[in-house]
Amino acid sequence: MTSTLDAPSIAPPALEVDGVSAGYGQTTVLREVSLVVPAGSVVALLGSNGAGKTTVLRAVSGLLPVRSGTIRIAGRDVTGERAPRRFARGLCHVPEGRGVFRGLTVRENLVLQGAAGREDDAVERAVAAFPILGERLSQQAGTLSGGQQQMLAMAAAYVRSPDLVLVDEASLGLAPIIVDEIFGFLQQRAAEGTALLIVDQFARRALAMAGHAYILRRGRIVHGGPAADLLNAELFDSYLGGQAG
Ligand SMILES: Nc1ncnc2c1ncn2[C@@H]1O[C@H](COP(=O)(O)OP(=O)(O)OP(=O)(O)O)[C@@H](O)[C@H]1O
Repeated sequence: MTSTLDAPSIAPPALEVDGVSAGYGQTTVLREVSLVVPAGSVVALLGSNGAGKTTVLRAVSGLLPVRSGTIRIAGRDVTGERAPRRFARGLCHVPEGRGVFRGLTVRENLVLQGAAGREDDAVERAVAAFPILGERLSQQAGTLSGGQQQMLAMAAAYVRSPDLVLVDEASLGLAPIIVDEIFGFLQQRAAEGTALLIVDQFARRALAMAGHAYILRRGRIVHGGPAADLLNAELFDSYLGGQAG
């Protein structure tokens, strides 16, 4: 006989955004946005400039309070929780513009994210992923090249082995070869089971990695479906016409 303890557990989605509205001051930017990131999966959130993609990520991580709707992380309602509490639950947000502490060294940036007593692990893991960082450990993060700063931001994000990572425009302003390296890193982490919600200007590249994709237009989700469907030329042009990559 099988007891409930023996039954296989079905993991709740890594993230559920349910009917969320949010904005800045008098302006409403997001209107009834709903999306799901299943545990261990990669989801792309795409749309034109100003559609509200960054605002969705800020609402999810608790940097912007929502006006209505619900946000659940791993099945738990976190809508009323502040950002540090959500980060403690396994969420990580790599913001547009790198998000490194520019005045600290590379080593200090990594150690800051690591668990107490395991600082060397953080540095070792980062250097294994991006060997160039090993040559720059004593350098101030603000003096790294844009690509190296993005590598540091990515490596620092993964130090605590998060369950869900929000990645905002990781490839912005970077040379294609660096973008390949950053996306290769994300792909490996995804293969290990970290859920990802990716916002990126290179729509095709994000779609190639994602299982599912949502299109945001003027603060509303206007399409959600398998990423592979959106790679189909007709759908791509109708929703993302004019977007790079
Ligand atoms: N701090 C802010 N105060 C007021 N309005 C803001 C603020 N941040 C963003 N907005 C406005 O909210 C809307 C959505 O911006 P958001 O940055 O979320 O879009 P996006 O889809 O990420 O665009 P992009 O691809 O250009 O970064 C825009 O009209 C923007 O001007």
